[in-house]
Amino acid sequence: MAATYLKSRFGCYDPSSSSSVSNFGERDDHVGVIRRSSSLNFELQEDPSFWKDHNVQVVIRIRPLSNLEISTQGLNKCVRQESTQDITWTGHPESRYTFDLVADENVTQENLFNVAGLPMVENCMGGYNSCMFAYGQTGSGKTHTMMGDIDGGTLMGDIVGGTRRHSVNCGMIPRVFEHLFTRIQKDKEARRDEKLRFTCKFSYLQIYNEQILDLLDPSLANLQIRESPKKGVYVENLKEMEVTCARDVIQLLIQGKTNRRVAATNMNEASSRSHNVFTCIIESKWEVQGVAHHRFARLNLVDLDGTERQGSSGAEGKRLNEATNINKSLSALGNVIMKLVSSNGKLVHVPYRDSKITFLLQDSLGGNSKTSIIANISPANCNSMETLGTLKFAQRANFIKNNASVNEVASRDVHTMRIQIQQLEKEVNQMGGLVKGGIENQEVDFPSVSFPGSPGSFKWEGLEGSFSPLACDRKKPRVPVQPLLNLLVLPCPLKY
Ligand SMILES: Nc1ncnc2c1ncn2[C@@H]1O[C@H](COP(=O)(O)OP(=O)(O)OP(=O)(O)O)[C@@H](O)[C@H]1O
Repeated sequence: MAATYLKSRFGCYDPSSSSSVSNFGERDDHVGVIRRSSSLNFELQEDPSFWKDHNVQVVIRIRPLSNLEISTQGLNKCVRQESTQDITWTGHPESRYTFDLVADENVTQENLFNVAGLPMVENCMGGYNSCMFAYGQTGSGKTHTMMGDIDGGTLMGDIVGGTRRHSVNCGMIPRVFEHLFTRIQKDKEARRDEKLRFTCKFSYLQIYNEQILDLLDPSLANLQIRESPKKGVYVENLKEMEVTCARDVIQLLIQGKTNRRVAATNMNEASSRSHNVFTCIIESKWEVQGVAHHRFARLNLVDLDGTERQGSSGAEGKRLNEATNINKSLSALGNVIMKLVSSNGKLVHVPYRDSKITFLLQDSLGGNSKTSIIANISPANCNSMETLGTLKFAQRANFIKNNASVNEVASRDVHTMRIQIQQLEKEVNQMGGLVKGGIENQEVDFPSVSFPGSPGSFKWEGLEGSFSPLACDRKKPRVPVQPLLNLLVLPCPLKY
């Protein structure tokens, strides 16, 4: 059954209304649901046009019931899949949700990669910043989805009998890199005349208790996030390793995983509770008719820590502190999403800096990125409330609007200027709305503005300006609109 990818944003509806009857007639009992869903076998199909019209994709992935859950609770489930886009939470009151895709327990890693991972690689190759993050309750399948099995010996990319073989369980991250390097190789061969060349730099970090640790060099702890006009948001001093094939990445993933264990032991922590962020900066350069082109994309792959109710986890002492920090950062993520979807495209202050993970994912949420959110859920009845929480989170995320644009410059001045002018026009239009509203002398929240040096001076997109020191609160990025408007007439460098 093909996914139609309508962003129909129904959200949840009242099951007591006449329209609550599922597409497939009467509601089955739970055992019937299981038989029905496996017999229908909702296979997801890729729709290449999806990313032309959308910048955010929300996918629900239901993991299978575990043997323990089956032996203690039977085959009852708290969700019922209705189609490749619809899912019903079967608690009280029953509620139905619509997403871009719903992947049931029968959906394989390969099938999921084809609909969510592969298009993301294509977006990166096209010069779009891209992000995939896995969200969900502890044990709902985030790591299985993102990393899967990479230790099995049959690393992806191994050649067996003349063809490449994956471990069937290897997840989105290894598959993304295998496809990325295959695509790079193909492009390089097809465009030899243009002297096309690529550079890929890989980094792997962990956010534990609101501290950033470099998993490729664990001696680098408590790294700081910075923001610059040229690089956008980045982690200062984070090790970036050049990678030329999928095997290079796999080796770094294994190295990072080992460092993670060492770090956990050093911190006297058996827990692996942390957010894990894998980033690859992909740059390409080529020449056409004497014009040198430069394209770049940032690919963020994120395995978030699990949402967990403190009451149910039985956490105490240090572990409670850890759980509190995780809950804080995940609720900061929820707040950012809430603010983004309630702002209706207006310029509002979005609290990205309330946690490390939201600061780092600033571009991926509401910014210059094509983003895929995989919300993992458990179908077990004992996880019913956590599953409902994830469905509600995903429903809100479904309304995020990003502004993804191709990161490309051409070295002839006229080309560079054209791209810059397009960017500036967009910003002038935005600011123009404020001027029309007659508020050019008021202050606006402008997160990309920094306040270096003397009072009243500010930097925006690499350009410096000044205004009355009295109008500036250094702690908050608020500046009067007029000086920013004055700066808009000047060209500014591209951010990536
Ligand atoms: N789609 C799936 N198919 C088969 N097994 C799965 C699937 N999803 C999860 N599992 C299994 O369920 C268990 C928990 O999954 P996983 O460790 O990925 O959860 P998690 O959400 O990353 O948990 P945590 O937040 O604690 O890291 C693992 O044994 C995993 O192999």
